[in-house]
Amino acid sequence: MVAYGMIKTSVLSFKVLNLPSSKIEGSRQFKCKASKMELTITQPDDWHLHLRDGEVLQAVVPHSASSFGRAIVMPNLKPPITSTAAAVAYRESILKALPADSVFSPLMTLYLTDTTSPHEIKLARESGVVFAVKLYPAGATTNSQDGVTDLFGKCLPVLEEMAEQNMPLLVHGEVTDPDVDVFDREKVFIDTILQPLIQRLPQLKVVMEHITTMEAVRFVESCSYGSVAATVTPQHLLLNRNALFQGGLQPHNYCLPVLKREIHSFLACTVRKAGLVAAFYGQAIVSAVTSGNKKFFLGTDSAPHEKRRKESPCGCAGIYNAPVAISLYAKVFEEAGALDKLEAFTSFNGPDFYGLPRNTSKIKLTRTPWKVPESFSFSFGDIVPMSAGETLEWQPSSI
Ligand SMILES: NC(=O)N[C@@H](CC(=O)O)C(=O)O
Ligand SMILES: [Zn+2]
Ligand SMILES: [Zn+2]
Repeated sequence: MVAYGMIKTSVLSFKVLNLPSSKIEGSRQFKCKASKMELTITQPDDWHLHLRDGEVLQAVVPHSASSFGRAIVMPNLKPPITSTAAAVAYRESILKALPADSVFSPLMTLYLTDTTSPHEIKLARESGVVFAVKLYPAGATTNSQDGVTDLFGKCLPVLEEMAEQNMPLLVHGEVTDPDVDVFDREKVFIDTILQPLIQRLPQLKVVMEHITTMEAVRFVESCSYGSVAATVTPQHLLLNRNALFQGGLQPHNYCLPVLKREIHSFLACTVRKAGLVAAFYGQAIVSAVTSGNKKFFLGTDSAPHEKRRKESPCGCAGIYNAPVAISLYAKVFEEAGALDKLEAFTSFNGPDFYGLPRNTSKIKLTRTPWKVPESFSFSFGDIVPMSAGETLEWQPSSI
């Protein structure tokens, strides 16, 4: 709670959480049955995950595999995964790195470049292991230097083939123009790239990854179901940009797209809880995901970087949240009084959009306060997770 000092309204929820369960049942904040001490939900999937490779892959994959059934694995390695052959090989190394009893299934992606060919999309589809193609505007984020420099000028034939093959385009939705303020880059991307793209290729399935603004929420809501969807991270639901500067520069809260103003994330929830659903606020991220809208689903964007690379004079972007993600999503839904909508967000909306079967296994979430480690130590160095050192309420376990 202290580290989330910017989330003013959570004080109310925490008071209620400390009451005996009989009181919790009747509480106004928790209108759904899940105000109980325990919840059983279908095994969640992570529709946006960075696993890296080599020793980092070995270190981090158990965290994702213990919470998620499947994950869309991002291709921004060094060098990036630009071919189906590379995606197949990367998948093999992920499977090898899994704990012995794990049934976690990595869903691979290709990294779109100016020179990706339509033929590569056919190969990707035929492989049966590639499920999407990722657009990184060149220079927009970590390892995006080989990304696309001119989507409409260089990639139209490949996008047409993707529409033909029903292969979704996943977008890091930010322009890279240095003249555009870093906080406006998502909004400008929607206006100048996404909107024209879906007009030109309405059959193309698009996922706006890690949305951060009410403009993105409005855009996704305005598109037809099945064509455009969005993933949402725990950090963009729980933190606002004050978290970057609270008590000094906070490199572990730095990710891209950068955290935005309160109004884009949590205030919407406050207003909704107070029963004052203003159209303006009602569009923002917490309201969107907790409303039950099927176009929004779980994508952690868990992005491990070594502690020393985050805490450096030029700290890199990315938040490692795999070990805490499920607990944090549960916290968001609980505080919004919408735990009954959690399962659709974590476990139904993603596979439904991708046309994949929902998981059949279940997990249990128990209200068992647990302390998040300050960091995880590996032979190559430490990785600091999101919410390091904090106590979280919900603990997931498999059944
Ligand atoms: N989100 C981030 O800040 N970083 C991601 C890349 C990305 O998803 O944009 C990474 O790979 O580290
Ligand atoms: Zn991104
Ligand atoms: Zn990412």
